Amino acid sequence: MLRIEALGKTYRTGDRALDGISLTVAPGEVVGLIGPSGAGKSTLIRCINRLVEPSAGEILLGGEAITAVATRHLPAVRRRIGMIFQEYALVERLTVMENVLSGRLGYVPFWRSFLRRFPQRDIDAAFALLDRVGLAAHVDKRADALSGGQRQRVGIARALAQEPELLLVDEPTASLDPKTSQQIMQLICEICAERALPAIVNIHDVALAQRFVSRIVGLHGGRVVYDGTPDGLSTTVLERIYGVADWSALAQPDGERCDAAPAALLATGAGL
Ligand SMILES: Nc1ncnc2c1ncn2[C@@H]1O[C@H](COP(=O)(O)OP(=O)(O)OP(=O)(O)O)[C@@H](O)[C@H]1O
Repeated sequence: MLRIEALGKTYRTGDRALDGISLTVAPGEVVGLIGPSGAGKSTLIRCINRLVEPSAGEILLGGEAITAVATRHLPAVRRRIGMIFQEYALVERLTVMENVLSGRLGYVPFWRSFLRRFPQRDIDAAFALLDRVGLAAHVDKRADALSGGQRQRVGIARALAQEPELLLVDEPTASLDPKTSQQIMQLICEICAERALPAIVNIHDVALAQRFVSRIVGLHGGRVVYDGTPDGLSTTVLERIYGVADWSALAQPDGERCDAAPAALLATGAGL
């Protein structure tokens, strides 16, 4: 369980990126985080893993205030948080299996990782994870020989190898084609349900988020302006999140206003 209470972040430049964010994400729940550029989505994700220090508020993971953890204990906190990235962040010259095992690096003594000697239990678990994400036949391939979708599957397996209590997912499909994007979103949602993992997915594609996640949080100007089901994303709500002009442009790339509710169109999968 993740609980965020009155989280605020003002950068040294004076930019107020987050302003009183309160959210609870239950086990197995996948939250799609949407909002225009500059709304504070990345800052929120970065505050949760303490890559950015919040200016106010509290973040609790499994009941522990991770905002209060001393810097020297941050590696232990980050081990509890699995990250999945837009550009996968794999080590290209290593195999699929080695990339997944790198998710265990925080757990094995340095000499073991240096010699690449992981306990058999970790290797067995990595095989099981690769099987789950559909890569059982590719364990010995180098990462640079994989397609984008396969790379993201490795990224998912590596995050799970950490045995995290929370998944933070940053634009997981931004580099993928529409069909692969759907498969990856489906996989993330299924895995979170199976493992009762809470997750926050920072996602630009509103239609994709609507289609796969059960809850959407919309940010605007560092505040939560929508927190509800995908069905509740009416045109009015989307205009509140993105601003009237920006949402019209997003819904109608040629800039013309559409009278039909764009969200309803998008919910049908049109445009995917
Ligand atoms: N390191 C930083 N220093 C100063 N201001 C920052 C920094 N990072 C972000 N900001 C500001 O904080 C606000 C929120 O930015 P953030 O990157 O969190 O938004 P975002 O919703 O993730 O945007 P995008 O979708 O474009 O990535 C913006 O006004 C941005 O300019």
